[in-house]
Amino acid sequence: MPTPYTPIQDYYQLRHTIGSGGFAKVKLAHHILTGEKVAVKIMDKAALGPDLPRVQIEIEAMKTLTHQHVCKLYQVLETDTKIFMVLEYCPGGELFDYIVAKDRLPEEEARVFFRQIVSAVAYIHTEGYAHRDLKPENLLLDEAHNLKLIDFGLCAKPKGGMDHQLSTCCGSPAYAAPELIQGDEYLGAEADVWSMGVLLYALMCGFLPFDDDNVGALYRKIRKGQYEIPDWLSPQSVDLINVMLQVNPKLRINVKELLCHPWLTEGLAEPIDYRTKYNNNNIDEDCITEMSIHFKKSKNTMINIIKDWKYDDTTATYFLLLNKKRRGKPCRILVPP
Ligand SMILES: O=C(Nc1ccc2c(c1)CNCC2)c1ccc(F)cc1
Repeated sequence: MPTPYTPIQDYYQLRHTIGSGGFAKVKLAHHILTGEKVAVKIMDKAALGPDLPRVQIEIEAMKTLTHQHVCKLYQVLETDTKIFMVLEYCPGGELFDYIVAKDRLPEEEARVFFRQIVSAVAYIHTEGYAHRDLKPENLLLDEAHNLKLIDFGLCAKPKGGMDHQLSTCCGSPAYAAPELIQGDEYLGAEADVWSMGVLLYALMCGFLPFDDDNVGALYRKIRKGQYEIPDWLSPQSVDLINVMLQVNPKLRINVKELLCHPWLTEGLAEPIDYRTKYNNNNIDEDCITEMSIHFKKSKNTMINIIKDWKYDDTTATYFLLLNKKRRGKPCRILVPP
């Protein structure tokens, strides 16, 4: 049975499957106009069932979030049966597999990664989002060995802002904060800090601080907040893990303090810079020129079309041309106008 026609093939050459999760399949693809590699996350609406709203939440979040350590969304396509999310290509795979392959990471390497993780989380918090499912499976390595945060399907953008209490219990138990599994109301930002503490522990130890095959026993360990401290951990890293894995969220370090913790700023002159390097308000000149020629529009018209941010092929072409330029490749569309 030939693969049924989908509009995705107008813009991308789909290649092999590079990942398949719960209700999504991820395929490598080439963007026809720019030749750039992308990851296309394909979801079947029927299979999604009650989880369909999670995809809409993820799409809206990823449209808002543009940061060097957050996986970029380029385009969204929908047919009556499927949803396609065109995402930044991350060939290094999951941080989870990287840690497993190396058993555990030396402190210096863990610090480089953790700085990227904290800057991504601090950024999404300033944008009013809590991730709520931070774990090494949701951090991918790009071709330059930098981390990209994915999977905003469980994220929350509390109506009343980041100080507004959340209540839905979600995320992976081993990384979930005590107040979250307790069923108490909790603050997304505080729960994300706990998860990052578990993440940092996993990076440097190669195993989890709280683990048990029995979920009830696991919950008891998390609520107790006691964990082993292997002898290879430095005193500074033990202190940082300790202030992040505080059972009482009010005693836990917050993200602002985290950005200037001595273990993280070791060797740096100032706190971690979490601001985005991108500015979607000033559109790149070279990209406008190339696109106005190809699409046969005036530069001004092209700028206004791009600034609609429709997450159609124009948005994808703009971001992918920008990527090419950033990687020192010519900012060119490969197809004749
Ligand atoms: O690019 C992705 N994954 C990817 C790409 C290439 C390769 C892998 C994963 C792992 N095996 C080596 C090659 C990717 C990107 C975004 C996403 F949400 C999910 C997956």
